[in-house]
Amino acid sequence: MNTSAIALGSNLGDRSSILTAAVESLAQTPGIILEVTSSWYQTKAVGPPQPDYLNGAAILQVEMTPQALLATLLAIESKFGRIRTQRWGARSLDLDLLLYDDLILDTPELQIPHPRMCDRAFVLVPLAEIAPNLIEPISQREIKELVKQVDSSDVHLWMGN
Ligand SMILES: Nc1ncnc2c1ncn2[C@@H]1O[C@H](COP(=O)(O)OP(=O)(O)OP(=O)(O)O)[C@@H](O)[C@H]1O
Ligand SMILES: Nc1nc2c(c(=O)[nH]1)N=C(CO)CN2
Repeated sequence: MNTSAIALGSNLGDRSSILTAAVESLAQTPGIILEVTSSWYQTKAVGPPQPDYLNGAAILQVEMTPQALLATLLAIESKFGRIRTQRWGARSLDLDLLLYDDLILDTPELQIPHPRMCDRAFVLVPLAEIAPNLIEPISQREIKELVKQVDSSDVHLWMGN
């Protein structure tokens, strides 16, 4: 068994239903045990102007390679990621592979840890909620320490609507 952390995001369509459906799909995938899911957080979009995101994180126990896990994430993204809008950059589902045990991997198709995770409050705040003691293997620092380094003022616990 390997421990993996993933990030979830949606800023288009029925965001919370899409994130919940993605989590259910993960939990039903052979070789994946869903250990814990974070709350959802409403976050201001980083990058080009677009609607606010709902973001979250999950910890998985997986019996598959990192490449197979990425393929699973991409398949779930395309299953729920088909809602379109004129607005550039918006997406109904984005799944990122953040961590896979203490693996460091840098290949064209897959980088682990996710290369931008340490800069992103919308990743670190949900991850710190569920796995504060997990270690990011490049910095060798705990998530609860990394989250203190980023500006979390645009990340708010989402209460539903
Ligand atoms: N750790 C990773 N998690 C998810 N995708 C990855 C990872 N490393 C490399 N990739 C590649 O990146 C592609 C995802 O690109 P995508 O358009 O979703 O990026 P993005 O979500 O817009 O930006 P970002 O990667 O900054 O979150 C995937 O097809 C995959 O091949
Ligand atoms: N707040 C927020 N901003 C983003 C996000 C995201 O998930 N949340 N994802 C992006 C592309 O991966 C770009 N910008």
